[in-house]
Amino acid sequence: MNRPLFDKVTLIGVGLIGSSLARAMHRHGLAGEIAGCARTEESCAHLLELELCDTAHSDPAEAVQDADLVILCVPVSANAALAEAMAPGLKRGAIVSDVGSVKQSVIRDVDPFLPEGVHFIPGHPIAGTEHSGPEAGFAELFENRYVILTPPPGSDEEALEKVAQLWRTCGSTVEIMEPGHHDKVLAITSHLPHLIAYTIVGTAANLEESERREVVKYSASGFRDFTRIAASDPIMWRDVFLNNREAVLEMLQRFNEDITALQRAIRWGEGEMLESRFQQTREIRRGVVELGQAGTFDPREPEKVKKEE
Ligand SMILES: NC(=O)c1ccc[n+]([C@@H]2O[C@H](COP(=O)([O-])OP(=O)(O)OC[C@H]3O[C@@H](n4cnc5c(N)ncnc54)[C@H](O)[C@@H]3O)[C@@H](O)[C@H]2O)c1
Ligand SMILES: O=C(O)C(=O)C[C@]1(C(=O)O)C=C[C@@H](O)C=C1
Repeated sequence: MNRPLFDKVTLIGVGLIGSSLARAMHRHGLAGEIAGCARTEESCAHLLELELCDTAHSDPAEAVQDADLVILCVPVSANAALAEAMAPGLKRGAIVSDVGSVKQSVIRDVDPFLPEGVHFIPGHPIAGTEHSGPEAGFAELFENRYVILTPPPGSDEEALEKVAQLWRTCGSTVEIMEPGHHDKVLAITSHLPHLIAYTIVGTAANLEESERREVVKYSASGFRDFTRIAASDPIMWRDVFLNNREAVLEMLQRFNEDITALQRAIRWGEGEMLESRFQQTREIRRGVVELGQAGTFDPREPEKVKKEE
């Protein structure tokens, strides 16, 4: 049997993404040993019960002892305090990475605490669900998905390649991106859609009682897709918006201008304008589905991509 890519990997935070990584690393034999870090003794015991980790620790510095790779898998506002707490336990040559949905803030928050000789390779798997916690993860989550790595200039090539190799073995396609660019792209493709979903479901919830009952009753249509997204973890998403403020506000400004244009077209009965906009977006959807293999395939709904093609 081949030697694992890493002798010891520590996951700081073992929720949806951390537990999916633990399951994928087990499946592909990527780590000789997996340590988990959770906030309470009770959560540590739960991780061991679920057989996600070999050891579980509530002290971050203890959790990272002897680790070759440490991956922060917590809501992004928690990164700074955890980086500070784990720093004394990191060994020279260790690689620190993360899975956070925002990349500039993690560099701002984590890098200053890392000791000399520790390599930092931030990352973001573009894969997730509306569920959270260690039970919600599954080994196939990263298959046929992109993972964006945002290594700082001058990063250690070997460390970068090892992190990329980890994700490729989990079934992902790895892309390298500048962190500011990542945050802008994700602001429009992920963060704004979540904000819109939270808003529309909230607006529906504020309707008169009788209308609200009908929203629930007839939500087998488009609205249902919004409710899935709007069920996403409140803490994770609070942190995304607080940490990618500028890019989200910029995209929101553009969105507001575009929705105002559509509002005008509806008011003035400008059918051609509406039709041409909807035609354009339909073509974009078809392009997304064609690009499919790394992005729209959902292992839980294997038929979906085929049906849409
Ligand atoms: N959910 C998604 O769709 C998705 C996709 C890609 C990336 N991400 C990113 O992954 C990260 C984790 O998200 P998730 O979906 O796994 O969330 P999650 O809520 O399922 O898991 C986060 C885990 O971190 C733990 N945690 C929080 N603070 C901690 C602390 N101080 N010490 C130790 N553990 C702590 C929580 O108890 C929880 O178990 C976030 O940064 C998020 O932006 C999420
Ligand atoms: O499919 C979902 O539930 C997701 O929202 C996943 C999703 C996304 O927006 O695509 C959410 C946040 C991430 O940082 C990456 C992926």
